[in-house]
Amino acid sequence: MEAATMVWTAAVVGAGLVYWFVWVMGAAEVKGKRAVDLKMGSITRDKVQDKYTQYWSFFRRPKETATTAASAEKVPAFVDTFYNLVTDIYEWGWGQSFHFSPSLPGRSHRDATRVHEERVADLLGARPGHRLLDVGCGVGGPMRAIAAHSGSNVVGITINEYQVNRARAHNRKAGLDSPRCEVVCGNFLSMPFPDASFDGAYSIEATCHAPRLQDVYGEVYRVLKPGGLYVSYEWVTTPLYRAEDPDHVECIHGIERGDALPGLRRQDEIASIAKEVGFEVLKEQDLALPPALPWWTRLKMGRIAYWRNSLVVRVLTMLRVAPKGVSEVHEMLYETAQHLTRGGETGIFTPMHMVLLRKPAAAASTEEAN
Ligand SMILES: C=C(CC[C@@H](C)[C@H]1CC[C@H]2C3=CC[C@H]4[C@H](C)[C@@H](O)CC[C@]4(C)[C@H]3CC[C@]12C)C(C)C
Ligand SMILES: C[S@@+](CC[C@H](N)C(=O)[O-])C[C@H]1O[C@@H](n2cnc3c(N)ncnc32)[C@H](O)[C@@H]1O
Repeated sequence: MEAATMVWTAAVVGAGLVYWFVWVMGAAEVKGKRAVDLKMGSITRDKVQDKYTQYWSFFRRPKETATTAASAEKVPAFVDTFYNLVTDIYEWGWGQSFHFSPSLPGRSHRDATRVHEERVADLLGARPGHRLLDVGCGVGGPMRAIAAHSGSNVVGITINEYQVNRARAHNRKAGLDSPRCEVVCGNFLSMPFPDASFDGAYSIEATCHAPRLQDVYGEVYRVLKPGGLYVSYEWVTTPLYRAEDPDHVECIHGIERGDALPGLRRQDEIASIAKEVGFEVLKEQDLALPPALPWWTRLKMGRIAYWRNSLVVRVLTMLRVAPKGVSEVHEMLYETAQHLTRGGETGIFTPMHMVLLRKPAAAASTEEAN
């Protein structure tokens, strides 16, 4: 073969391989968010690496971030940075719902996710005419599923502006724009809504980001109408967790570090905090316990996918399509996935401790009480 032919053949094969990795294999879970579209939220390209370093030095020692008042105050800002760094990678590799769900035999991940979300609507007894609040709504996967399933209108709040824009775009595309689904940028520790303005509320794997659960539960209590229901899926350690076992401690720290958590709570703390702010506890259940099938298999099954994804991210960074720092973020998520899997397998951690709470029908408004 002539040299020129060889060069051309190599170039065509090389380009084909890049195309295959990036466009075909790169769109991991949900077509629509492609690897080539990986941005880092509202962070400009040149700041990604610095922001990642700042995030890492803040959350490296998670317990300390919750225990000192000064650093607890900074948590929402660092959580915002975290979601700038991970939102596109989550959408690319997981989909539009940023949570786990029990596996369902013979059903897809997408179905299992939807069933877990519709369960929230059913627990709330949501119906047309209801106005629900989604506390920590991400890019709105659960919001759209719940609005479509129940016919109710949903207002979501997230601290991350990039997610607000993504969620609004997805709502429009799904034909579930305002008033069916609305999205507000704000802090769930101090919400921009009047007292008693919602018929029901829910949070899916979001309140774990609050340094004090009392603060977010107190806010949900305030904005709910008397008699209104609130469902939350909480990330907690289970009674199997042993603080004197170094493997358990390392696993839980790994989950906290890689998920922007200011210290996981124990399962038995949730109901008492809910009562402390005035809620009645109607039901409490770890939805991960058998007969539910493991939620963590979805993380485990894709070793080849992880390898492929990290190669795609590295190649895109080399080609300057993705900003510098994305590989580090991806690596952090890979390690987090190992800790989450270990937490699930050992049973020391659950991301779906469900509580169903009610604001008493006779509850006075905050203003009347003062
Ligand atoms: C509730 C929270 C987020 C839960 C999950 C949605 C995410 C937790 C860990 C994430 C992931 C880990 C590995 C990534 C992988 C390396 C990459 O190639 C593709 C995306 C991942 C699978 C990513 C997807 C989302 C998670 C499963 C927390 C933050 C409170
Ligand atoms: C893991 S995501 C879950 C998103 C959504 N519930 C879902 O299941 O797809 C956590 C969400 O909580 C939001 N969040 C965390 N801390 C917040 C705060 N202080 N105020 C508002 N939103 C917050 C994040 O921005 C993110 O949208």
